[in-house]
Amino acid sequence: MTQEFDYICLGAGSGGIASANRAAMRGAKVLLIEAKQVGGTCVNLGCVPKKVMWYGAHIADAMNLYAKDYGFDVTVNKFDWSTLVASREAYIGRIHDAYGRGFANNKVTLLEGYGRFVNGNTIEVDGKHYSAKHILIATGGAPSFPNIPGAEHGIDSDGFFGLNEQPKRVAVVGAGYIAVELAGVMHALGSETHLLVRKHAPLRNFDPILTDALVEAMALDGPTLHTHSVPKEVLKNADNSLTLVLENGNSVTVDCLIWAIGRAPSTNNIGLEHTQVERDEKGYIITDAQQNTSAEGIYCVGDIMAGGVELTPVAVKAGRLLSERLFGAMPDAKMDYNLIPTVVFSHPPIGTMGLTEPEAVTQYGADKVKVYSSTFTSMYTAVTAHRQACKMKLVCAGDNEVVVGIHGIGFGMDEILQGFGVAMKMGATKADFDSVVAIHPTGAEEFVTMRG
Ligand SMILES: Cc1cc2nc3c(=O)[nH]c(=O)nc-3n(C[C@H](O)[C@H](O)[C@H](O)COP(=O)(O)OP(=O)(O)OC[C@H]3O[C@@H](n4cnc5c(N)ncnc54)[C@H](O)[C@@H]3O)c2cc1C
Ligand SMILES: NC(=O)c1ccc[n+]([C@@H]2O[C@H](COP(=O)([O-])OP(=O)(O)OC[C@H]3O[C@@H](n4cnc5c(N)ncnc54)[C@H](O)[C@@H]3O)[C@@H](O)[C@H]2O)c1
Repeated sequence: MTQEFDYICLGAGSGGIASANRAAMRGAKVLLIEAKQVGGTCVNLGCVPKKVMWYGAHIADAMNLYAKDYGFDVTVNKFDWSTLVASREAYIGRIHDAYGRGFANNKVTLLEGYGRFVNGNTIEVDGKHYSAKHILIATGGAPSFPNIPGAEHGIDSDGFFGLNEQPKRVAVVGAGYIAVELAGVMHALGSETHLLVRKHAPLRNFDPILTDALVEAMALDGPTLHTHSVPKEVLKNADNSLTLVLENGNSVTVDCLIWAIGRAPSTNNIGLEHTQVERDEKGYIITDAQQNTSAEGIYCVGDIMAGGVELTPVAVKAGRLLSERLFGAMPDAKMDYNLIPTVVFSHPPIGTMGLTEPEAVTQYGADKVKVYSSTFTSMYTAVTAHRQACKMKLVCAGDNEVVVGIHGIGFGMDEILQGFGVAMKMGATKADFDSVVAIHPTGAEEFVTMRG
């Protein structure tokens, strides 16, 4: 017996949930299949628990670094990691409940189990078959482990969210979003934290103003940054501590080692060999501009998409637009992967969108690129002994100075970027930015008052 649906979404993460709900709102009979936890990476092991930990770190910074000069005589008797984890998980539980209510309202059928293709329009879960004319693959990714002796003694970002106790000493290996965010959180919450990167800096592909400012902030405040540090092996010691030995002969001994060296797409074990779906050499699924895979009636969104952008709102938007195209009144709907704003929840936070200065110079030529920048001390910290820099940059191109890149690091950048993103998507020029009256006193006002 095969159960028939109009649309099956494999994976109930950011992309799958968004697409399933939108298709059902447009009248489709939808089956959503999830192997682990509804909400996927973002809700359970990514954005949401990470941001809660970041807010926890924010409170720690407020008390430890800033409260005194604002006149508060704060004595912190203890920080209870397990209370923070319990609050975080209770919040995630409430998000799960809200998803359940949404599925019920929209009449999406949720099936718990691991799905595999048995042919181009049928998925098998626990021996039962489910068919649809349209199937979305949104199975997301999983953290990678390095192939060195002793690597198994470390944990990954999933393991980080499973920690019931705060490690006293922690090493985070990696130079991307996850490494920077987790190291910053652990450091602010009081663990002795080491961040190890293979080259000269973390986030080295970001605009240099951001990379340099982050390195400066780490030199001033921590965590301890180890550059040119390539892991060689991990030794487990008699007291259960771990020694990470590096290729350069150095080593660091910690209680917890976190690998944050990238992620791989979960596309190996889902029966793609029974379909015509093509993948690239790393396992990412190849799609056209409308999320069609090479197999008719099979689509893909989110972290498993070749050439995609691994962010929740990208998966959500692509999933919704796909459903509008398949089941709504938007036959030409497609996701625009250009100019996607993004924030790194570092200390201080980074906001960035568009071209870096080097990218703009390569694309337009140095004589066509004009850069505006600003450095100041955030007002929140300026009245304290612990001053923290804000750095911002606008990268403009062409004679009319279209803003092609916007970059900032500093207090509030995480909330500042979104609105400027609208302006950039509309093709705003430097003159358009300047035409707006500044909001004072804020950090954001710098973006509309920069002089060459
Ligand atoms: C630590 C961390 C922090 C992050 N922080 C942010 C952030 O702040 N902002 C941001 O925008 N993005 C962030 N991301 C990225 C974001 O989480 C992902 O881009 C997003 O979750 C991708 O959505 P997706 O739908 O492609 O996959 P996922 O959300 O990973 O969902 C895939 C789902 O498919 C399920 N699945 C897999 N195989 C099967 C199968 N065979 N059968 C049934 N179900 C299956 C999985 O269990 C999972 O639930 C973060 C990621 C991590 C790891
Ligand atoms: N704030 C956010 O929006 C946010 C937060 C977390 C993750 N994300 C998304 O998730 C994606 C994955 O993040 P990520 O940090 O896992 O990946 P990443 O690709 O951003 O970074 C991985 C880093 O690990 C380094 N690396 C690779 N192999 C290594 C090795 N063997 N030893 C040491 N270092 C090694 C790489 O040089 C790279 O800098 C990001 O690209 C981002 O799109 C977003």
